[in-house]
Amino acid sequence: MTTRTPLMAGNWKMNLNHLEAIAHVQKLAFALADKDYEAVEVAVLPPFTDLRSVQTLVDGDKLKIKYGAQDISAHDGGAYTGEISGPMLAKLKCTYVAVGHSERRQYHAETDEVVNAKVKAAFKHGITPILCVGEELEVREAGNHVSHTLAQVEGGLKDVPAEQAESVVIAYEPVWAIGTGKVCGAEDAQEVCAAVRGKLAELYSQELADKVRIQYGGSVKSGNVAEIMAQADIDGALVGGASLDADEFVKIIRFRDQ
Ligand SMILES: O=C[C@H](O)COP(=O)(O)O
Repeated sequence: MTTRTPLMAGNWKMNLNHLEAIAHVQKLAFALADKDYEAVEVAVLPPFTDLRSVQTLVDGDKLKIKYGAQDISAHDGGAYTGEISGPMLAKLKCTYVAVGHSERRQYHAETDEVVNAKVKAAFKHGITPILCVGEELEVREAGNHVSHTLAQVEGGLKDVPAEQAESVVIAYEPVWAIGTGKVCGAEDAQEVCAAVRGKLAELYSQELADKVRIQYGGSVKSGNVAEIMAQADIDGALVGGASLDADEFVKIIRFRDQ
């Protein structure tokens, strides 16, 4: 049986400047013990402007916290004002990058084609994409949440070879549960995450599907994380608002104590 190490990732979104980032990561590092890192992989996804500071802190203090970016350009370089490339993120030793977050899809019109190009850019530069998928409220109300989410998985992984896909992280984030305080019921989240694993088995193989970590994201807090993590196909959480409070994020990382 495959054992998947849970991944607890804090997506800071557009919060915390580079000085606040240093203080925040120091607080996390001080609170976390070796046994936490043995049980769970911990990552933070700060804004681009914080990454160099976080890298310096993690390297200098030999911290076990991983870090990554919230977006990546599909292009390696050139006249793309405002974008940040895979080579730049690789140089900063980013382990992860979120791709296709619903806020990128919604506010920056990212299509599955764009998301797919970004997934490929991440793999090309040795960065693990956290491919974000999930339905809007009207899609769930119409009962199409599973097919909608699976189409995003398929679109995001189009032509991605198995050698790369086996290390992808998928984050299932129902859009209506993000930042709203409305957490998706654990069994409802499990329904979609199980279907995502089934889709990976169909696209690749059951063996590959069993290796891939599938996170849930959307109003995760210390009070609801244990129930979510108890689900068979949920292997971590992509945490937004609650990851900005170091004490709360540590409690989420220690979900087994809740
Ligand atoms: O990337 C994180 C998700 O968008 C969830 O955000 P939230 O925990 O603030 O609901």
